[in-house]
This record gives sequence, structure tokens and C-alpha cells, in this order.
Amino acid sequence: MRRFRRDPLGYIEERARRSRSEVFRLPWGAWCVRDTELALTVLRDPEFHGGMSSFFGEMLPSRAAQIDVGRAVRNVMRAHLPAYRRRLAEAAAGLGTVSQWPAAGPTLMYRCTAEALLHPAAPSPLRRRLAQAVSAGLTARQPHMWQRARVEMVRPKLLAGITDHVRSRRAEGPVRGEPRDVLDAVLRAGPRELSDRAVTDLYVLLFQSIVGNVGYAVAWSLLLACLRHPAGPPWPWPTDWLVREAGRHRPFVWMVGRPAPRPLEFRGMSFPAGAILSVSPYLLHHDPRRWDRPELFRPERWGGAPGERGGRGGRRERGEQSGRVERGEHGEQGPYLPFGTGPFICAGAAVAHSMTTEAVIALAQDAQLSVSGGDDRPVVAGAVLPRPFTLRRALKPSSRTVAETVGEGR
Ligand code: HEM
Repeated sequence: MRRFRRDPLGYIEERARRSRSEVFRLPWGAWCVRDTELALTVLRDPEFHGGMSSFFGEMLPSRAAQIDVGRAVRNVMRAHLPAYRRRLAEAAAGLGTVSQWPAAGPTLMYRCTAEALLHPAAPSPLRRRLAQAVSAGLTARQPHMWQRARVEMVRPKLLAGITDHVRSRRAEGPVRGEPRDVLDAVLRAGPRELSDRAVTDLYVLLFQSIVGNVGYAVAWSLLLACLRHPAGPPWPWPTDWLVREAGRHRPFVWMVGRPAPRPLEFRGMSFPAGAILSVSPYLLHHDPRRWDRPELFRPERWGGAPGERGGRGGRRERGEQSGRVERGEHGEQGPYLPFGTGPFICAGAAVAHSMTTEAVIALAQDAQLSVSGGDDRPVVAGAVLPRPFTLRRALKPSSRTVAETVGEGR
């Protein structure tokens, strides 16, 4: 367990390398599936998905309610995409020339989605609390104890504030038309019998997926691209490939589990009903039998040399492609699982991919980007986070405003 805690990804890679069977035991008793075919069966077979998804756990009373809430929130975020794009340029400028990452990722996301998360007529103190919670690191489990303590200091007031607001929205009665924000979506799609506090918990979970997961995906994409190509943008790959490859190389969610629905037998190994079969997107994305030099960050694997195939934007359309067996330049055939696959696949996968890609485009647009202080080693603290790094973003001379140039000349 100590070795696992020190380096969870290194630990499972080593176990997978040494293991002769398709499945090996994890320190907490679950089974990690090393074999791609079995992993895809676990993630796709309806038999493994008769119950609730572990993303929502027991927060909602039925699988149907989970699906409804997931879709309703995804629809709000999808409708917000045009406004999100407009906010990005402003938010990128707001980061300044030097910004500290990965924390800047969720902050940027929050700035661009604040109105979709909580509409502007909601109480300003609550909106301020949400912003503070993002700065404190509420968007993902943080690696250090002091960081987690900081989150715990803001959490009680935040939860109390959201719960009060849920109560008052319910008292006002349902709004007509489309949901104004993620909270309306949760209230409308979730069952009426949910307590105000249960609605709050659901809201925070989805808030974290939007602001945190996407924010960290942006952080990974920028870091890996700048490390691989220190000259900065324009990069020699379409942004779509870059973001896709960051999701392969450093998938934010590194392990998902499913309970065995009944006693199972697989290639001579038996599993009792309820045994947890875990699938690691990280492990499968780094399987040398499936991917060419998986240890390298190579966006070009997603389409051949830029210009040869598809040009900007790549030969694949942006969208929900998770879980497909992908074939790259070298005939690679990995399952691509940053969003999972099968019945419990991330409800927001396509929107999240668009948000990440748009953010990277906005930050790289007309700018010289470079990173310092970071490397590509991940920190696992619940999810796969990048280590702290500094991003320098200097506007290229042609894109500076006259005012800026005049100001500098004084
Ligand atoms: C880069 C960003 C994101 C990543 C890497 C990500 C990843 C994931 C993963 C791995 C799962 C679990 C799949 C499984 O258990 O097999 C999941 C579930 C889910 N995600 Fe995401 N997610 C992201 C962004 C989002 C966004 C923006 C939303 C909302 C708009 C969202 C909503 C959900 C929902 C509702 C589920 C539960 C699906 C269900 O149980 O039916 N996610 N996500």
C-alpha cells in the first residue's frame, strides 16, 4: 500500500508488466483489468451496468434520474458554448503575462462559465463564494494536506449558501422556458423528493466536473504542448490532436470500477458477485502492445503529419469519440478512454472536449507561450493532476493594441 500511495500510476504499470494474468489485485482488494478486451467488456456490457453509476453513487434514487440529471446539465453547458467562446478571449487576457498553473485552469474555466453555473441574478455573495471556493482548490482533491485544509475551511459556508439558495428557488416555483443555469437543470431534472442539501451536493459534483475536470485538461494540454514544442505556438499540430493526445497521455480520471454482477469466471480466474473490477484508462493508454511509444506525448499520432491529412482540425470531427478503438498514423489501436465508455460514459464528453480545445486555442492565439518549473510527471490525488508550473503568455507584437504599444513607449 505504501508503494502504491507513493506512485499509484508507476505501481499499476509495474504490476501490469509483471502480471502473467489479465487481471491483478489492487492493494484495497479490487481487481485491475489489464486485458483490453476484458476491460472493454467490463465498461460496455449491460450486465455490469444494471445498477447506479459510481459517478453519482447513491445521490439519486434511480439510474433513470442519474441519466436525466447528467443530460440536463450537459444541455445547459452545450447551450452556453457560444457565450463561453466570447468569454475566453477576455479571460485569457485576465490571466496576465505570468500565471500559475494548474490552479489557473479551473479559475479560467470558472470565469468563462460563471453565468451558466449560477445565473447573474443569483445572490452576489453566493457567486463570490463559488469563486473563492475555486481559488481555494475545491475543484479536485488536492495533493497536499494544507491545500485540503484550505478547501475544508471554505466548504461549510459554501454548502450552506447553496442550500439556502436551493430553498429559495424551490419556494419561487419552477421557471418557465429553458433552465437558466446548472442549478435549474439539477432542480428540474432531479426528483422532487430530493432534499435541498442533496440538490446542493449534486450541484457541487457537477460544478467540479465542469470547472475542475475541464480546467485541469486545459492545464495538461498547455503543459505537454509547451514541453514538447518549446518554441510555442503556432504548434505543428491541430489543437484537436493536441487535446486528444493530452487526454490519452495524462487522462484526468485514471481508474473507474464496476462491481461484478454475479460470480464470474475469466480465463481460469473466478470473481465473486460484487468484486470490484477496475479499469484504468491510464494503463490502457500506455499499453505498448496497442500504442506506439505510449510514454511519449505525440499529438501527431492522431492523424499523421499536419497538412498531410485533414489539415487544421484534423481528419476527425470534434466530438464524442471516447472508447472507440482508434487507429493512428502507426496503426495504433488503443481504446481511448479519458471519458470512459459504454452506458456510464461521461455525459459531458463532447462538450468538455470542445471547451478544452477552445480554451487552448484562445490562450495560444497570437501569443508566445512558454512554461517553466513543470514537467510531465503526474501527481495522483484522486485524479491525475499536473505539478505546479508557470505559464508565460506574451502577446505577439502584431496583436498588441495601439494603446499597449504607446503605453510601453512612454
Ligand atoms: C475533461 C473533462 C472531463 C473528463 C475527463 C470527464 C471524465 C469522466 C469520466 C471518466 C466519467 C466516468 C465514466 C465511468 O464511470 O465509466 C465521467 C462521468 C460523468 N461526467 Fe464527466 N468528465 C469531464 C467533464 C464533464 C463535464 C463538463 C460534464 C457536464 C457537463 C460531465 C458530466 C459527467 C456526468 C453527468 C457523468 C456521469 C455519467 C453517468 O453516470 O451517466 N463531465 N466523466
